[in-house]
Amino acid sequence: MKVKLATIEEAAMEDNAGELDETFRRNGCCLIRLKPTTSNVIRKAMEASVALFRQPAEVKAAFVDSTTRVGYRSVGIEYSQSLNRPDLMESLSYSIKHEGIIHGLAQGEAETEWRKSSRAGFQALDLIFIRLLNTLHSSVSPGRAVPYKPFPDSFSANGSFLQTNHYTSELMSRSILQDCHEDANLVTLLLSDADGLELSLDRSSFVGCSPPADCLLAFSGSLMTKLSRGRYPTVYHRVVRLPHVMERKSMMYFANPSPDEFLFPWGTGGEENLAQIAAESPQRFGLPKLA
Ligand SMILES: O=C(O)CCC(=O)C(=O)O
Ligand SMILES: [Fe+2]
Repeated sequence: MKVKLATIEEAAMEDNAGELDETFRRNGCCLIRLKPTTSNVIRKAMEASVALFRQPAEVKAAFVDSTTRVGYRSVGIEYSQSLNRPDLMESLSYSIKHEGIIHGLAQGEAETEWRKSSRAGFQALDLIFIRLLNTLHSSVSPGRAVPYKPFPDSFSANGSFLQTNHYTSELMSRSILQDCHEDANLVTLLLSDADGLELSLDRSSFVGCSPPADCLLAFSGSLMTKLSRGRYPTVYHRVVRLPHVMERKSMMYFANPSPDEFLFPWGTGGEENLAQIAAESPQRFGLPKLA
């Protein structure tokens, strides 16, 4: 089964604040249709990652920083629930915060192109994220000053990551390639070139959701649920193998606040009783429905 999500135009996010708020309250996510110029910048970043994935294993092995996890990562245990169930994909991660390390890792043409294109993609996605965040914030606190600024002053820039995942037929040895999980960050902006992503919007079943070629999927991570005091539910998701998909690429912008800045919950009303909210609407926190 596939899910039909609201599509908001990148060019008109602010004009559609009400619809954006409503779809995020209901599903914690929406599709954003990109302007062709933005789409080109982002696709270029993805292509540069693909060029690097196609490099020989020894080139990729030299492009690893195991402390920060920027650069290349082979099959791993990012979200899997046990050491015996690694996520079945390779990935490349870029962050502005770790640019110095990435420069240190760069070896040849493919790495240099990847670094350049990733920076441009990172900035384009950061701008969309900040506009999305400010627009959602305007629904919670109408009339309040716009709190978040885009890169380079962005509060998000230090902690955010741009990651490309690559699933190939040799690696896809299980039917579930990435186990069901929540993203711990504020918002994830995701695009992909093949089916496989599934969302669990009701926390009991999964629906396929692949953003169309000119769109990205924007969804709440668990930090967003906290920031919005439970208004926007966390989106649980997984990646599955499908018989017609031999290779799949996806790119995610994991938007994080800067680790050294305070993040204040939106709106007013004093302290929330989180235990009570969780008991009344557990799915908002990704908890199973209570009997
Ligand atoms: O590859 C995808 O489409 C999703 C990957 C994902 O959920 C993640 O890396 O957090
Ligand atoms: Fe994820």
